[in-house]
Amino acid sequence: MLIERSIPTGQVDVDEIDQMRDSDTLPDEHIKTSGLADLTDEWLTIIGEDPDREGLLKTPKRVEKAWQFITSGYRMDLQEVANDAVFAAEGSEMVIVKDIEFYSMCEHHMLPFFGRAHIGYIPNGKILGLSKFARITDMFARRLQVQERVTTQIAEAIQELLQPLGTAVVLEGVHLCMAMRGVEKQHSSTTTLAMRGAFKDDARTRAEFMTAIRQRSVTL
Ligand SMILES: Nc1nc2c(ncn2[C@@H]2O[C@H](COP(=O)(O)OP(=O)(O)OP(=O)(O)O)[C@@H](O)[C@H]2O)c(=O)[nH]1
Ligand SMILES: [Zn+2]
Repeated sequence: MLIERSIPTGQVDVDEIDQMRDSDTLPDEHIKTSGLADLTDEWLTIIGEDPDREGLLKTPKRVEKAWQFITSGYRMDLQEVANDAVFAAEGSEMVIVKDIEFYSMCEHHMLPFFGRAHIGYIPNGKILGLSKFARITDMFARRLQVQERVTTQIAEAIQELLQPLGTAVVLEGVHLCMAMRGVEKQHSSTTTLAMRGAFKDDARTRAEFMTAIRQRSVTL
């Protein structure tokens, strides 16, 4: 199979993304290049490196592969990601999926920010397959982003898929552009929230969610 390397046009399905995760194992003939490798070659020269030295010979290709994956969210579609895993269900008790790790790239410096996402919703006749909360998080994180936008995009996506009584999304992130450069604050973290429906209107519902996400997770 040919993995398209152009960034970020076209659409990609979930299985293709899973394959991209392992794309370092794909032989180069399966890679249709996007020009990012050539740009990386130039970049290496600009920063004072020698792109022809042994350790850097394969770097442009590696960078291209890495960025294909890091920005794969642009080419994903919400309905495809959900893959019809929306099920009819009785009841309207809160569901929370927490500690979903995410990795994204800040749009200002193109440096990583990463952390954990916590998602809650109150069903209104429909529930969503649990893994899809992680897939939706990845879909919006794997782009150039600000943390606030990832947070609201996840909330809007869940609202759109399920029309629940409410959706709550909290992201806790560490930004390398604040840690390894700039203000150089290695211990600060950023929390962003998006509250919809009952989580926005009812302080007790919101408090229940906020308390639950602070409790220790079950670990295997
Ligand atoms: N709101 C928000 N800001 C972000 C995010 N990621 C990075 N930033 C900020 O984007 C801002 C860009 O500020 P500028 O002054 O244009 O850029 P800069 O001179 O590199 O800023 P410093 O990081 O302060 O050195 C910085 O304050 C970053 O901390 C994010 O996800 N959300
Ligand atoms: Zn930044």
